[in-house]
Amino acid sequence: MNGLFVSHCRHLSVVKCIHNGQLTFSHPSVWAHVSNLKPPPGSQGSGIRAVSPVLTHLRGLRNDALPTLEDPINPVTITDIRKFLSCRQVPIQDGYSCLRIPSPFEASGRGSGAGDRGRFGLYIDKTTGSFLCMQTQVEGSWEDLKDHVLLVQKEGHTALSPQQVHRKARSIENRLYKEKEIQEVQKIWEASSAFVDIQKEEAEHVKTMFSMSKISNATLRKFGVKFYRPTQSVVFPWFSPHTHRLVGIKLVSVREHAGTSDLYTQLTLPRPAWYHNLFGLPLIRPSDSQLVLTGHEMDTLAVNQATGIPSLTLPCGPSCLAPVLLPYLEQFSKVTLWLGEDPRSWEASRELSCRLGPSRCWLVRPGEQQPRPRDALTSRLNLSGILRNTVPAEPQALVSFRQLRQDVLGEMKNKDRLAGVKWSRFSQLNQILKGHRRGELTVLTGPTGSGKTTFISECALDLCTQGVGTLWGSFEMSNVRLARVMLTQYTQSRLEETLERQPHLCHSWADHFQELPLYFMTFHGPKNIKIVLETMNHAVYLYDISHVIIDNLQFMIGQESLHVDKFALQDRIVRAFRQFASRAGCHVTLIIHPRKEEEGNLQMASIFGSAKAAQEADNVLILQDCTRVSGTSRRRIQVVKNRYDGEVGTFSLDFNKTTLSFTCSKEENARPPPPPPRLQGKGSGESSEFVTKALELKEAATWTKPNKIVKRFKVNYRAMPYVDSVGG
Ligand SMILES: Nc1ncnc2c1ncn2[C@@H]1O[C@H](COP(=O)(O)OP(=O)(O)OP(=O)(O)O)[C@@H](O)[C@H]1O
Repeated sequence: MNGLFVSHCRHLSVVKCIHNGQLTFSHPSVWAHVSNLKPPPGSQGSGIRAVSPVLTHLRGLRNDALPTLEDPINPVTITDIRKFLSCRQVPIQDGYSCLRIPSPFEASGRGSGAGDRGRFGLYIDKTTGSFLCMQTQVEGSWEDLKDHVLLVQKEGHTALSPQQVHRKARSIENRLYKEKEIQEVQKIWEASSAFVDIQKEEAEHVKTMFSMSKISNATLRKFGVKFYRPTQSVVFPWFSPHTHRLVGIKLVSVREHAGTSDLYTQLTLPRPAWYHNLFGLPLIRPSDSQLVLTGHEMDTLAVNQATGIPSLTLPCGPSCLAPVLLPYLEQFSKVTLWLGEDPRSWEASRELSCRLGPSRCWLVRPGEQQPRPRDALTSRLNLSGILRNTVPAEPQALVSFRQLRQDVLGEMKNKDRLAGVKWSRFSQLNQILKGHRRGELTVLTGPTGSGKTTFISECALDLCTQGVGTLWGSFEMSNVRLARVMLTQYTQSRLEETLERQPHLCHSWADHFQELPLYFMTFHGPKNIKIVLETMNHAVYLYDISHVIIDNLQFMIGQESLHVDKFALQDRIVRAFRQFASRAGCHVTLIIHPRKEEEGNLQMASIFGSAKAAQEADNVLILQDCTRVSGTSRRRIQVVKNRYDGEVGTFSLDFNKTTLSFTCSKEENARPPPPPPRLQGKGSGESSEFVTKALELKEAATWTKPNKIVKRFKVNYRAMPYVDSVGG
């Protein structure tokens, strides 16, 4: 059954078009623009990755490990899904994040498993339409399911035999790796020791190293947790819920003891984008209706040991849940999110509750007496009492300060973190705006051709290199040209000048650039706001996008027929983007042309349209063109509105035509832009080396008792793929 398997993976950090087709950096049209040379060998035909000989090895590994966007993502709504199924008399059961229908892959839709849940064994994601059949493991997009339902109704059911089902499930698991990585996982697993088989002293020492001295050997055995001596790592297994095979592992190592703080690193096989393990899933029974979801495996062990309540761990930390895992959480009528005590975990629990269904979600609010589960157990706190003291995720219509008090105090305590992500290239922007925050709306205006796109491209790239998932809506400039500008800003050089002499260097740069969480909508010219918003919603849901740039609003609106009131239409669209930013917790940057007027010194009122854009915006920036005054390519950024803390101001920018980059002007003792990222010679070594290689931590998160985060990890990912860092 071809074409039914679509990989839905989070954090696909490649340069891809969301709406249709594929644009990768090896796309011939990119190179055609970057140079007048022929595209590199092997890249003929759209979307085919250009694989130069030197990179074959790297690409060979990464091609397998880096899932591609196999099908265009066309936004589908829950209304479309219900309408299609109802028209074909397909019975539907409503769930929290998914709809359930009898699986057309099961003979007469009869499924194994308890009652209705077995019979309604196919889960359809309400947001994306993608589906997963829990019995046969067949998964795919909404388009695939529609085709299959039509096929079944036309030619009778096409059930899979049990043997086919098992083969399918194994084929999914096998596709996670290259063959040798499966052997690697097995080798590490077999070389690891169960805690019950370790000398008592050594076991106690290991538990002390990982601050889990209160976790019993029985609990560790129940969850299958082992210890891998060669790297002094705790090994958390990933067993397939269908074949019960070991399909992956996560190794957590202690990097260093600094006083009372512990530094941890984690390594997953397969890499994070494919590591879809809800740790603890094999222990879940069909009858379980209550769940505690944690951000770290040790917390799941602590919760289950202390309370007996079923507990699962998110695959890669508190802010990561691949949509393909949502069906496994559908059976729970109550989900308690106890993701950690840092502000990011608290924000993540609120965002995650929106996806899981707020009505069934309860949140453990971080606090002195409510640390993460592992530390609550170590401190002999009452975990059951903490779980009784949760707050509902469902927004209450009415709250008193008593309910707000903790949030207010939390914000005061963590004001630096809440200020947002800092730009590394524009320190003056940090001084005025304090950072880039989710959920805000920024408006940028400036004279035509003054460099708005160029400036925002660099600003957004700066944030993207720090992990901010970014989605571009470039309605005027083509994605290829925009990507070329960004690649120049990223490498701080004109690759077209080296492409002929050093093609492999260019491919290495393109490979590194592709690792960024950067996506492009493929809309150009006027586009209906509804389609744009649906695509943005999909991107936020599927790829954890937290920054959307719309360049530019007038181009998106287009030359509507004359009778439409352009100002009223623009106001409606600005309002829609404002609501999206607030609801999705996503920062939206809108580029709006100024009114046709003397383009000398623009004001807030110069923004085209009514005052609505300036009123709705949290931040308003004006790119002033100083050419006429200074006769140079100098520009000035004027922040005329800053809702976060009210500070406004201005600073000058010098433009470098070669690197297409701005730097704060010299006399403003600007810091030079950071050097381009270091190219790593080896992108992905043998998996066996991963486990022994040390990470170069640029900045380390440290846990101090009682386990407060002091700073966050920054890890040199490029030195070692498959590795993620985690505090604790
Ligand atoms: N400060 C600058 N000095 C000189 N040239 C610049 C400067 N900034 C950008 N440019 C160049 O000017 C051209 C237009 O830049 P850009 O597209 O960013 O302007 P824009 O304001 O977005 O244009 P539009 O109003 O059409 O959207 C580009 O080739 C860019 O490299």
